[in-house]
Amino acid sequence: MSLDGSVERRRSEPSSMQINGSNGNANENGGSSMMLYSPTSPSPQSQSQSHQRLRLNPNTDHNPENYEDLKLGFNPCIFSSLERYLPPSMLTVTRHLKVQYMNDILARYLPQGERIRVQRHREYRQKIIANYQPLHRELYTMDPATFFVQSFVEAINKNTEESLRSIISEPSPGVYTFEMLHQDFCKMLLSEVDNFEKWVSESKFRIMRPNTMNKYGAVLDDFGLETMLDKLMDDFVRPISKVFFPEVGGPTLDSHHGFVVEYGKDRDVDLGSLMNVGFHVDDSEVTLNVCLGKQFSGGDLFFRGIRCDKHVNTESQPEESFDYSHVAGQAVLHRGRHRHGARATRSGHRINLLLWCRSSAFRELKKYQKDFSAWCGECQREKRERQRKSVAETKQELLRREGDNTVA
Ligand SMILES: O=C(O)CCC(=O)C(=O)O
Ligand SMILES: [Fe+2]
Repeated sequence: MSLDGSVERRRSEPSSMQINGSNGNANENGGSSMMLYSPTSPSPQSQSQSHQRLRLNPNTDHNPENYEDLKLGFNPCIFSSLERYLPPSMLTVTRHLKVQYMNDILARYLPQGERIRVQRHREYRQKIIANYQPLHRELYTMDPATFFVQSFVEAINKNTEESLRSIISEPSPGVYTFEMLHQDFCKMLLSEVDNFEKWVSESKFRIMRPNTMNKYGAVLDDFGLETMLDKLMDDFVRPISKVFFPEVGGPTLDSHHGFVVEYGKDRDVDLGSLMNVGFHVDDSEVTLNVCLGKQFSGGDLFFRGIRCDKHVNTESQPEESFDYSHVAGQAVLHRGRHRHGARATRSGHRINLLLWCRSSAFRELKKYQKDFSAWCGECQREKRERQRKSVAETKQELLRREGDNTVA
């Protein structure tokens, strides 16, 4: 696989992750008790699925509950809307039971294979969370004052384009960098990841790695950090993406895949040493990549232009080449479709936090679009070429007519 822009492969997560990212999160169904349906021994709820009915017309007098605070397999708004269709006996039960009832109905709309994957992943996460003892509990709840450097918190709190621009640089088009994580937070997260890895090796628990390109690294969402990372996306990444990536769903980011990647001796050396696919696009609309440390040399990120699916393998233009050297605590924010890769970490040990942020609204709209010149470098180049040709043709036509008139 060459790293010069001639060949790229789409970087994807194991299939079980994809559901979790796009269809919501698999480990919550509202409240602390989990609904775990085993395909071989259905739960009472799933056995009764066929009896679950909805009203034909909504009960417009009913005031539905708010489900926004729950992590559900479907958008919370769907639950609020669906509640009006519940049979009268279900309107007075607890919110948790309503969620179970509606979840069962909604799950029927997922293809069977997907349903099983969601369920297995839910069980997988539940097993980890039930057995893994976190080292730093304070990491699991978002605390901006201790997680971030002050300049970052201030800019986000002001929440104006001006305040964001004052802390963010754009060293190359579409690549944004800024000081973000506090050194103490980086250290704490590194030791939490170490602790998790230690537990994995001691307990011999087989974990899923973050994606197809890394043998090392861990999915943070899988061992309890999902709620914190959701907040990170909602309150910090989305406000920035709204300003800098409006055309790729920046304002509507609604799910994430959060993980760490590790490189160095006894680890992967570079991205793709496992599958030889170092140059890639992410399965995200917007990617946040923050270096957590430790001491290392090498490991630069290289960028080669933004591309839509159709143009992902086209050549890059010289002005699209950009190299970035990681600095601990510093964030890089880019479109998932910005082709990139990481060079070998030559010495030491590098660990980065990655948050792949996705927008279901953007993905839905994309299905109906053909022209991505709002963000794809090659679509833009083709459009410019079409415009250039059309201007040249018009000029020729005008000249021809002028010539005709002169003769006459
Ligand atoms: O190693 C890095 O900094 C880049 C990682 C990356 O691109 C990814 O995980 O998607
Ligand atoms: Fe990536």
